[in-house]
Amino acid sequence: MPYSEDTIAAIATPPGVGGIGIVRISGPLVEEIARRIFRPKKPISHLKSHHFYYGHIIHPENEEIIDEVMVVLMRAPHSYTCEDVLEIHCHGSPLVLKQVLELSLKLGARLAEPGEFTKRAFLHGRLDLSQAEAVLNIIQARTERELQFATRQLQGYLGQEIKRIRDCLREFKAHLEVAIDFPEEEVEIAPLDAWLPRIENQVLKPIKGLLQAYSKARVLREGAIMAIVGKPNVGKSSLLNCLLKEDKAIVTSIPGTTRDIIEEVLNINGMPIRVADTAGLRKTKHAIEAIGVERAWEKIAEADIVLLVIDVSRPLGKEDKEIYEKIKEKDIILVLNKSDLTPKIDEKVLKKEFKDLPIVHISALYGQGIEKLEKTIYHHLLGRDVSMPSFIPTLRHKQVLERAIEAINRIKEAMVNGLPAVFISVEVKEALDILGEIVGETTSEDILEYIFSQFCIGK
Ligand SMILES: Nc1nc2c(c(=O)[nH]1)N(C=O)[C@@H](CNc1ccc(C(=O)N[C@@H](CCC(=O)O)C(=O)O)cc1)CN2
Ligand SMILES: Nc1nc2c(ncn2[C@@H]2O[C@H](COP(=O)(O)OP(=O)(O)OP(=O)(O)O)[C@@H](O)[C@H]2O)c(=O)[nH]1
Ligand SMILES: [Mg+2]
Repeated sequence: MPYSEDTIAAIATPPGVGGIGIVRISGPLVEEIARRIFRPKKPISHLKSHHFYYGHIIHPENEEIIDEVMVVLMRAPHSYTCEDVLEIHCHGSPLVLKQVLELSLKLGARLAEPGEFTKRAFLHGRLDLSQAEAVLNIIQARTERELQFATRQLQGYLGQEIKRIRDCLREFKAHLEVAIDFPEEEVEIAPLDAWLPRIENQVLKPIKGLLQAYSKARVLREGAIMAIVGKPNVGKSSLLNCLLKEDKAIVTSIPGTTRDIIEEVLNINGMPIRVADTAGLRKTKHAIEAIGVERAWEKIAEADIVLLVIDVSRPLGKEDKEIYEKIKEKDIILVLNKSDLTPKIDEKVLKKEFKDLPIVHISALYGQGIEKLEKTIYHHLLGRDVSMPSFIPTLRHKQVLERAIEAINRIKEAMVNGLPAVFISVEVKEALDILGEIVGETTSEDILEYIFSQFCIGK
């Protein structure tokens, strides 16, 4: 590892005047630097690891005293970086710290890059990548809650969960390899099936749990995302205007009026909700409308709660059901609009078609039923388990997990279609590698560089 060759140094405390300021040095030259510049008050033969010594930093040539200090040496591998580390605790003067740092540079250390101490801790295996990121999140946390999660992440729970998932995939891969190596033995067919439920329970389920934890945390932090969806002309934009109590979105009797997503923050009993009016969902040849429809689908994917709007003054259409089929995994409230007109839909039919979705009748035109709808939304969001998960992935982890799900779905598909073990094995390797990016085993150099560049110098 090129790392053990370089000795790095940095001021570890914030810039400016303080009570105490610390210079931290890590690498093979540490002991020698300590010997040359630290003069302990009581003579000693050598510095004991993890002991705090009182003394002075002196200039190695003219022996002039630079500062009165305390130092601690932490010998490899029992230190933050797993290398020899020396900390020099000086009086908190920027000038003193600069002089001490320059002394160490003169004696062969080089200036540390941002995050380089933590990067070394990662490269030496003290921390996995998710823990290294936690260190960054601890430093950058703006709220107590963010701090709490970052602290938990530093304990390594996320890494442990990923390890359990990967262990299961590894076991599966080993199993596949047996099947590849001994193709004449037909044993693999039946046992392969037995793996499907294991992949479901031990791989997909925990990954989905992590993704849920992410969205839950986001809801509490930034407010839930609520998408208003349905086929054209059912009154989605009218509903948005009703909820906002202002004429925000254009309403016309022409189907296909809304194209761009219109997003506003709604406040229901103090709960922030990011509500989005979307283009009516239908197949269209119109290029601009088609883009709107595509954006609507993207918003639905992102949404925590969906208001599926249906025009009750018209018979239930095939389109309504098709939309429902596509979004039924989501948390939905069925909004029956235009209830001021003669209804053309039988409630019994609705209950049957839309399983047990909560139903609210409204008239967006006359503002009727809006309070009831707000109450339903509020209780729906509250009623969900809003207790905080014990640990949550970051945005980077979430993106990796989503890619992992795609890979695992390909594994499932390959298995269901009875594809050869060689083929399945390639997909399993892919899933393993993707998940490895969370803990830093398979993370590309670029991403590592990006992550550590966000740190400050000295961390
Ligand atoms: N003064 C100081 N405070 C600090 C740090 C530091 O490096 N120096 N840290 C970071 O910047 C954090 C603490 N992290 C650390 C992690 C490991 C070790 C360490 O020496 N571990 C050894 C010995 C443990 C023991 O005594 O039993 C080991 O695990 O082997 C030190 C600090 C926060 N506070
Ligand atoms: N009678 C009645 N008409 C309504 C009601 N809500 C909306 N409308 C009318 O239905 C038409 C379509 O309303 P919009 O709000 O533009 O419908 P939309 O779903 O946003 O339509 P697109 O953006 O085209 O998908 C307009 O003429 C509205 O005035 C309602 O509750 N009752
Ligand atoms: Mg509209």
